[in-house]
Amino acid sequence: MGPTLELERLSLSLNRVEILAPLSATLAGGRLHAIIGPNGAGKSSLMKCLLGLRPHQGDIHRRWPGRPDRPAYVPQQAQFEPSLPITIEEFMLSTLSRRPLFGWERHRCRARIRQLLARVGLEHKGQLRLGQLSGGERQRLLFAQALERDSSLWFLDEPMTGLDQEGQMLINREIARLKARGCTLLVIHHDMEWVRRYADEVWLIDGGLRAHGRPEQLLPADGPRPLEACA
Ligand SMILES: Nc1ncnc2c1ncn2[C@@H]1O[C@H](COP(=O)(O)OP(=O)(O)OP(=O)(O)O)[C@@H](O)[C@H]1O
Repeated sequence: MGPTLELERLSLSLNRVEILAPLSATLAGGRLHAIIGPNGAGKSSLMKCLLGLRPHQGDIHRRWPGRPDRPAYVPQQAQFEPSLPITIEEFMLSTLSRRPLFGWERHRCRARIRQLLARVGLEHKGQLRLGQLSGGERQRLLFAQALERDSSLWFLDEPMTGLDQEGQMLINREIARLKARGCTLLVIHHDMEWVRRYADEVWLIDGGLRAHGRPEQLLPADGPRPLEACA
């Protein structure tokens, strides 16, 4: 089961500009929380605060039911230096181990990497260089890299960006598996149909937490758009 995160008056200012007004909320263990809101609303910034990548104010209390593990994070955009002369397999190997691997250890890791790549439909791309991947393939690779962590806490920033139908289906299948395993998930998404279908809880962010609740409360199929509803 994934951890519970309690945010207590969490806020963020960058260059004296308030990006997020103080917000208090709970990211419940084992549930999928969707973050919605307009462009520039502060959704990615909030996620980065929770990951410790932004210098926020306020507190985050983490309660792990078991041993804490490192969160898995799929950022919004894959940024790879196109001229990097490493293959997809070598890239994945470097995420699996910080030291060079030899012999049976290398063989075992390669087998694991092939499995991970197959789960995102990249099984035939292992020998390509990073810079040769398309946008959607880069997105799939980021997901495979996150899967390697086997974490119980997941942060996904628009994970479907640039994915074709098959890619979306594969990633949705993985997200459903993570949910079934009891992971805690925070997913930024702009597709309200997806949010209605997969989210347990929705947070509407726009310079702070504007509303939160179950998808059927916040996003009724024929109701007003979420921002209008809480205006
Ligand atoms: N260093 C900075 N100084 C001032 N403002 C910044 C800085 N970095 C980001 N911002 C602003 O913070 C706001 C929130 O950005 P963020 O990336 O969190 O938005 P978002 O809700 O994820 O948007 P999108 O849906 O477009 O991805 C934006 O208006 C952005 O311009």
